[in-house]
Amino acid sequence: MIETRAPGKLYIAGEYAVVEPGHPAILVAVDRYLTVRLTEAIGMGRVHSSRYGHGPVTWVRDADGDTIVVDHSPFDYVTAAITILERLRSERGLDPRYFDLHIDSELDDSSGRKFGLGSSAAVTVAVVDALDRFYGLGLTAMERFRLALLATIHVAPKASGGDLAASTFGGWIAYTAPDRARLLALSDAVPVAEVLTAPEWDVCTVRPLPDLTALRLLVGWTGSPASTERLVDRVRMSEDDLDAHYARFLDDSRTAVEELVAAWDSDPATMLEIIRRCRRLLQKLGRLRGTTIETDQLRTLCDLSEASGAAGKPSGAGGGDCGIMLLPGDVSDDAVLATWREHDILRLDLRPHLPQTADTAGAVR
Ligand SMILES: Nc1ncnc2c1ncn2[C@@H]1O[C@H](COP(=O)(O)OP(=O)(O)O)[C@@H](O)[C@H]1O
Ligand SMILES: C[C@@](O)(CCOP(=O)(O)OP(=O)(O)O)CC(=O)O
Repeated sequence: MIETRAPGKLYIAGEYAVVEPGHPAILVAVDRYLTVRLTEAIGMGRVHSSRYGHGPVTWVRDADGDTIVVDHSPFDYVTAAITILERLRSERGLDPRYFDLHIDSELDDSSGRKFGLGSSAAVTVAVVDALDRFYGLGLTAMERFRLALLATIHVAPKASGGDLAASTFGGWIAYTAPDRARLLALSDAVPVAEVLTAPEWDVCTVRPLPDLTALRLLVGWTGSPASTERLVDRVRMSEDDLDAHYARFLDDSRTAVEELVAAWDSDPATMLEIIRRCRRLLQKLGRLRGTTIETDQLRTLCDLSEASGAAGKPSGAGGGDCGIMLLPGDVSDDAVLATWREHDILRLDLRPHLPQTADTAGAVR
């Protein structure tokens, strides 16, 4: 049996802007995991997950042996990851084999509600990792990340992949996305091995940041998970809509994230000021597009943070899900957590998942 595990993630800054190629965001991988167990099978593949209430998803190969055909269920992150890895396996001339996957996730609560910790990314990263080992492909972390992003954009073409980078590399990272529309077109036209080294990846960067010690991270979950795709659609709209306000948002977000990287762990006061600024940028973006990124509970979380001398902001797409708070040493958790409880904000007890191997810890592009 092969077992792989991928961590969840949180956005610290730069969300929304990061969907535009080359615009930076900061994320952290967190110590809640999704686990995949793979066993060899005969005649068909099965995917077991509590997500699939109706029993396992099953798949077989078509007559040419290279394409997988999924029984009844919609094409999702798992089947997209299997499809791209099977293409690579075939390109390398390796014999096809069947396998069963068992998926267990800590990224939802027991009733299946997601916490916004990146379950789609974690499942994609963990399946790519499992198949890499099963077929002995010997992929690097960067190749696994790129394959996970290629799988993801076949399901969610606008996804930035920041969550995949955090889940693959671990720790705190600064991330910029490639042009996924071009990669999607390319991946349908040329072999996967060729897509993995295409110049389209040049603007995609994953830079590890040191562990954060100068500030503490608290995470509050406000329920009512958002549909990220829907929010991104509303905020990004069409290419024609890249108006002056949006361009300004992108510029301001880039400046803030770059300043945050420069101040990282060495200048906590500046870091707090930048997180507060990032909150306001997201508020402005929400107003501009008529969408609620900062819900009432997220506003409460952020206001309480600022009133106590800390800084808070929505994390990710907002509209619910998680808010983050960064606290300097002189602000106590207890007072803050008591007010969170009064407002039904659930503290998620999370710590950074730090890089485990030299392969995932290095400076990368
Ligand atoms: N345990 C799991 N088993 C199978 N697929 C999963 C699992 N967890 C998440 N997924 C996939 O990820 C999707 C959720 O993605 P999304 O709504 O973006 O949530 P998140 O914010 O947690 O990434 C699900 O619809 C499913 O396709
Ligand atoms: C808006 C975004 O920049 C960040 C969304 O982050 P979330 O953490 O909300 O995402 P999910 O894990 O899918 O719920 C879109 C993106 O980067 O793709």
